[in-house]
Amino acid sequence: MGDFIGAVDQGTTSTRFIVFDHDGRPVASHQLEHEQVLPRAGWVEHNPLEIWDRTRTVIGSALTTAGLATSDLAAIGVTNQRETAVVWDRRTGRPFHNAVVWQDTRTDSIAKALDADGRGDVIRHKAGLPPATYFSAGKVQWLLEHVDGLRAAAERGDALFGTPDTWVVWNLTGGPDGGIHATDVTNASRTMLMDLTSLDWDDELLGFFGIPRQMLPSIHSSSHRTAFGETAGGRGSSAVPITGVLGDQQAATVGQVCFEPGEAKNTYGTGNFLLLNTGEELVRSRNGLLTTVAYRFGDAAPVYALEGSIAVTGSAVQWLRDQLGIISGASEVEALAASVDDTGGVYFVPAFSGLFAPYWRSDARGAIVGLSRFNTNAHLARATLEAICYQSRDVVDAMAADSGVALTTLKVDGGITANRLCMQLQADILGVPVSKPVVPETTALGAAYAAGLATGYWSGTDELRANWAEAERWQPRWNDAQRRDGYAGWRKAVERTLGWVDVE
Ligand SMILES: Nc1ncnc2c1ncn2[C@@H]1O[C@H](COP(=O)(O)OP(=O)(O)O)[C@@H](O)[C@H]1O
Ligand SMILES: O=P(O)(O)OC[C@H](O)CO
Repeated sequence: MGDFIGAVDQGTTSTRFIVFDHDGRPVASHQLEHEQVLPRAGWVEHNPLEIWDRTRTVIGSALTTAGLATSDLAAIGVTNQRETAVVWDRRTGRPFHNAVVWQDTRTDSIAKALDADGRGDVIRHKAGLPPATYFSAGKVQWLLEHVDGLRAAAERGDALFGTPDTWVVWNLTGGPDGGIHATDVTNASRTMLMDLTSLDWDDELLGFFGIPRQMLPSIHSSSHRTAFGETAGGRGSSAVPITGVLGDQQAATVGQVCFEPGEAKNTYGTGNFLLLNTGEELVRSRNGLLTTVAYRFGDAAPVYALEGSIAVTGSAVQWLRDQLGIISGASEVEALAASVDDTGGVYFVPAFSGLFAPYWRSDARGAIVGLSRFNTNAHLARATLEAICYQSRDVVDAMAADSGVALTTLKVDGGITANRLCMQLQADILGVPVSKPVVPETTALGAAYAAGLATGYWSGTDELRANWAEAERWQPRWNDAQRRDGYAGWRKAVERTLGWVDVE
């Protein structure tokens, strides 16, 4: 058996491959960005062939740079941006269209119609999700309706659908030459097509969107010895079993070892995703959160989570960089924001894709409010960091209301946690300490853990828990009045963004 476990993390902005040792420490990694295709306002696409190319490249370069070979890997895990819909031809491997990304809002009217005729409540009950542009099913319906020849190909069984895990696994296992068409319960739970209790595709839900069942991958546990096959190998590389597959936010939950009910983590990337482990109990939210599968290891019972998904956090920082040009790299936002003591009364609500949890308002659009002539770029930069933290506060409050348990510490990870000012603001705005682990790559680590558990590389969750260690902790510094007044201003700002666009 190889000495290491590899993990592909196919994210919204980039694809990484990280190799971990038995202590859960990274020993090799490589990361490459891919293009964000923005054809119209509200549309976000990725080129699936570019994603597959990046995946192959990062695996090869991470191994080569560290002097490792595929034979050094005991197994590979795959984790991914969730919900994003890829549809391709099983005979050629050619995508029928660019991938329609989770942030894309072109399915506004499809989502809205679901609540007009009662289908929305069935989806809420069976899939645990509110009707929204975010999830895959509406995206597949849109593709079936807009891409010439796709419906006929789907009915013939020639068109395959998958979230990026499925696309990557199919290609890794041989593509048109016998590639395995599979997904796991966590990814399937984000499509609006899987019943959370049967853990199978549901015919009534498929019927709501007119999706032929033969397009869909088979659903398996997140950690499985055989279901996802092995890499095709060839050209000097040996075949490696793929034994872990799970959505990136669920993977981070595993990487942060949130294995007990009541344990939660918040990942700060393109968006923010806070997941609370609710154990084997399926908890339905009354406060705008999602019910989702956290993970399922082998034949054990599935573990569920409540999730607060926030669409725009790190991508608001990218917007300051790419669209406004007030910083030239994401890391510069910290110094700019730190050059002022506060936001000078400014609030920025980055509702670029409407608002996700806990509001679920696709008619919201972004706003900067409270401006006076006094304000500068620095205030806007600081308001952007505060917006990341206020949106997380919205979700933490909803979780406390749903679970009756108030958070005592928030475990964090993801790219933005490199920003110490932002993490301090998060502790201030929540009023609880914020804790970051030694290995910040928790998403890839979680996929590696799922893969390694399946093969016996790790013996069980106790062994994984022992690998977790805190690197840094931020204590709240604001007083209660600051926290209360600051949050009241945020809620007022959010109100201003609602109902901004008409959804037909
Ligand atoms: N120092 C920083 N301060 C604030 N935001 C940052 C910083 N560094 C990276 N980011 C943001 O974090 C995001 C990247 O984080 P990452 O965890 O790699 O995201 P993803 O997995 O969604 O691709 C980008 O949106 C970027 O703008
Ligand atoms: O790729 P990330 O880290 O932005 O995560 C995206 C989420 O999976 C979307 O639900």
